[in-house]
Amino acid sequence: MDNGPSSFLFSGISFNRKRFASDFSRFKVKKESNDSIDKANLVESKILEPEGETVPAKKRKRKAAVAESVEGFNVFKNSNSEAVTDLTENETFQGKKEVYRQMEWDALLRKKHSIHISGSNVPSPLQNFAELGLRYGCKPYLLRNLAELGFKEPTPIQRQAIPVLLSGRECFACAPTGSGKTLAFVCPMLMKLKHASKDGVRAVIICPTRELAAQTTRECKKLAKGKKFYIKLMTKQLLQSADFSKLPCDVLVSTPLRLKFAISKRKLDLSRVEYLVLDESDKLFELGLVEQVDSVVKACSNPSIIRSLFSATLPDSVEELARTIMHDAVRVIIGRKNSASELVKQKLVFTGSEEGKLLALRQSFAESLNPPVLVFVQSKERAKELYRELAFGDMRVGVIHSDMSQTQRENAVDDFRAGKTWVLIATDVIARGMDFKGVSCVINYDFPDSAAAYIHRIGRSGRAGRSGEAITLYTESDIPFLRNIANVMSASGCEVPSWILSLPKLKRKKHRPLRDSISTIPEDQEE
Ligand SMILES: Nc1ncnc2c1ncn2[C@@H]1O[C@H](COP(=O)(O)OP(=O)(O)OP(=O)(O)O)[C@@H](O)[C@H]1O
Repeated sequence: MDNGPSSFLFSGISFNRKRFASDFSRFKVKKESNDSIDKANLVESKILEPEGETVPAKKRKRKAAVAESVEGFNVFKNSNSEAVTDLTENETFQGKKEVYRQMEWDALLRKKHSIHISGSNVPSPLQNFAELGLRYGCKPYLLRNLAELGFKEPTPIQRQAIPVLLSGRECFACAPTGSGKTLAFVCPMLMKLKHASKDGVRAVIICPTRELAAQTTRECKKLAKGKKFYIKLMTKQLLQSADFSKLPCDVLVSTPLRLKFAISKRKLDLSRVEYLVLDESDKLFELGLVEQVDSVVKACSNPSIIRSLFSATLPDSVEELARTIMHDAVRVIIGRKNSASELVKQKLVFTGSEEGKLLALRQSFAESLNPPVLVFVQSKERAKELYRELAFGDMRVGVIHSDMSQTQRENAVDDFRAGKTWVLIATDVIARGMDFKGVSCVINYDFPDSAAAYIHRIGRSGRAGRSGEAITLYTESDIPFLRNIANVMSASGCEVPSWILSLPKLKRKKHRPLRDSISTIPEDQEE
């Protein structure tokens, strides 16, 4: 009779060895192959994978359990080791049971947090931040910083992506907006770097916009507080004046264009980079950026580099591309792939014409304005026009678009963060990644040009567990494109009129029509 501690799934069941002798003998494997553990893991990943998202069989052939090299982590330890050869039958059986029990726990934890994984030997998700110390030897400074920042529990993406990256695996991850992806890649990066070094650039984070790069640099510094890491943002000034051959830099955060320029014109050497993150990876893989990203990826030539891709939207085409450059990667999806945050209440409002939009906006601000509010338009020209229409009287309005200087852009973001402006009119330049605390409402003045753009824009609200609201104005010309957005809305639990869902499917995904000017000010009165 087995009196060992039983998992709660099997509680109440005792094991009669005599009766099940033949079954038991199957466990008497002298030389247990990694394969058996691999298979068990695959079964688990399969159960938890969303349908139709399986990994091709050839991708599953993996080297020995990578997790073995991780301090304090022994669930997938290679059983060919001497210790195991010397084990008695009972001990081997107990060991097996232990592995399966751990797998059960992992599966339950993943289910609880809607974590879907693909890949072999995926490390157990974190139960809490304390495990970072117990399982991975995380230094006290980092645990202290997490606590000081008020992070009590890891978010779902942090629970799974952190152990994956710590176990030396590459990772592509898709998790909702505002769900803590930044910490999910910065925390393991700081743990891997261990301490500051003057040995060239050791980690690179690529972000699609300067604003996001600046924000990510700040987040890195907050997490590294108390430790003398060299964390640098690739500013224009650094790009022009730094001696890259002598630059001590543990973590370099940059947009792709600046990095490419530094590599080709300023002899920036990235051959020692151990850790590369492509944040908002689907954006980085879009035409216009992908060539620059490609040259950075090539310059990061260290064969043992760990690369990771993060975004709230991960189209299949990007996954395909990612698979061609990544080795033995683990795929982590939180909730449903490419879905909007469920914390945002979403609404569609028909305004008939362009003029109707301005009336609707003015009226809604006059009735109730609950700052901070973000208003998205489709171009810099329209951002300027709307700003001219709204920036008068008591309304504290700001604007941000790519025609503004770097300082003007920084000021616009800072003023909005500080509450000096209540309404920020913006193009998609700040639609991704920007973390403004407590944005109560996002207004899509102009209909977003794709479902992905919609997900990112409305994701500036409803972050870190807070609720938010998103209102999307639409005119006659937007109706053919409503269905794309309506699908996203209904997938995240919002009500959508059935006529919209039955609109014909459109092949063309991008929608950026020519719109009538917003301006109501006669041209001769404009400055
Ligand atoms: N474990 C945690 N507990 C509480 N808050 C957290 C935790 N981790 C991160 N946050 C906070 O959640 C907010 C959103 O995090 P972050 O900006 O990393 O989201 P994201 O997933 O990258 O979003 P996006 O897809 O829009 O870029 C931040 O204010 C961050 O400080």
